Amino acid sequence: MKTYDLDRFKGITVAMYSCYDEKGEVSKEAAKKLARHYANIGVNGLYVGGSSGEGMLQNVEERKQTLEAVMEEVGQEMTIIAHVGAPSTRDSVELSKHAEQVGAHAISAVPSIYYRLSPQSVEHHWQQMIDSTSLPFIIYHIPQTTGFQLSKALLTKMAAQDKVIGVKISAESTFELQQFKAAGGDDFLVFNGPDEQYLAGRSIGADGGIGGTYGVMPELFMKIEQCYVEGKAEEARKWQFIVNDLIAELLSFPSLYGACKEILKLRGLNTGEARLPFLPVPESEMGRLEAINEKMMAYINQAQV
Ligand SMILES: CC(=O)N[C@H](C=O)[C@@H](O)[C@H](O)[C@H](O)CO
Ligand SMILES: CC(=O)C(=O)O
Repeated sequence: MKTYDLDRFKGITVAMYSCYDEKGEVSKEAAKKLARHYANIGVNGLYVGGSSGEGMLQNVEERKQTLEAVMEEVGQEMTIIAHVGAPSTRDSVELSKHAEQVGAHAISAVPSIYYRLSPQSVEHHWQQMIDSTSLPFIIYHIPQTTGFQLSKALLTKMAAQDKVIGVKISAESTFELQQFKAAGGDDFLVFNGPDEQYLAGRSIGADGGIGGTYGVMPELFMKIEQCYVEGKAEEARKWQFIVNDLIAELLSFPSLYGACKEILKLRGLNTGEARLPFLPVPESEMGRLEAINEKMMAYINQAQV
């Protein structure tokens, strides 16, 4: 059995978006405001500095500032997972130690990106982070962006360590998710990655989810979760279908994060523009985005979680 409290990681974890000022610099103020917004809604946790958080587009200092802002604002109320993965092991370890210093509840990392790496290199990369703190570690498996195919053998080996408490799986195969859950065992957490498959992932063994579109509609994922837990299959499916139509629309913009951040702006939460190369919403598409936001807000009001 793991010696860490696993229950605190279950449920809905919002992959937080980047927060910048009008000059494109990291804004602690905007990050605090956004984190507070999620705490007020009753979201369980935040995943900071991951894909949606543009961690890979920020330098080490910017990533530290963002995490500090989140910890200062909601560190006592929410479960905070710090994504510390960076291309170099050196930066990743520095970010891991920082995450522990500021009180994050877990660290998490993708494999190193850009270079094609052997499984031994990826294992060593992760192990350096794991050994640098006393925090639990969550593997972030997202092969479509990193190019690294995590094998069941490496997953099983990693999961045998007390500190390795789970894996976030963004690959679209629910079969793989189930196989990883089985390999990790009952006290190993599996987080659903593809938001479009939250219900499917949950049904086949995921303990919760970490998602990039949760940030604009956490209430709807909380609703699916609630229906799932209460055994209301039909209703859960209804809400997943609603969510999926909304996601399909969000994915039709030049960048998903640009669209999501613009939606937050429409609601009075200004987190700045997504950082390039992520494109903002073109002026000509603003009307369409506003219509999506209105539709989303109507569903959020209807969901009433
Ligand atoms: C590939 C990718 O970035 N996946 C994210 C994390 O797992 C998801 O949360 C997606 O952003 C979401 O499912 C929309 O496609
Ligand atoms: C989805 C997720 O985990 C991320 O955006 O980092």
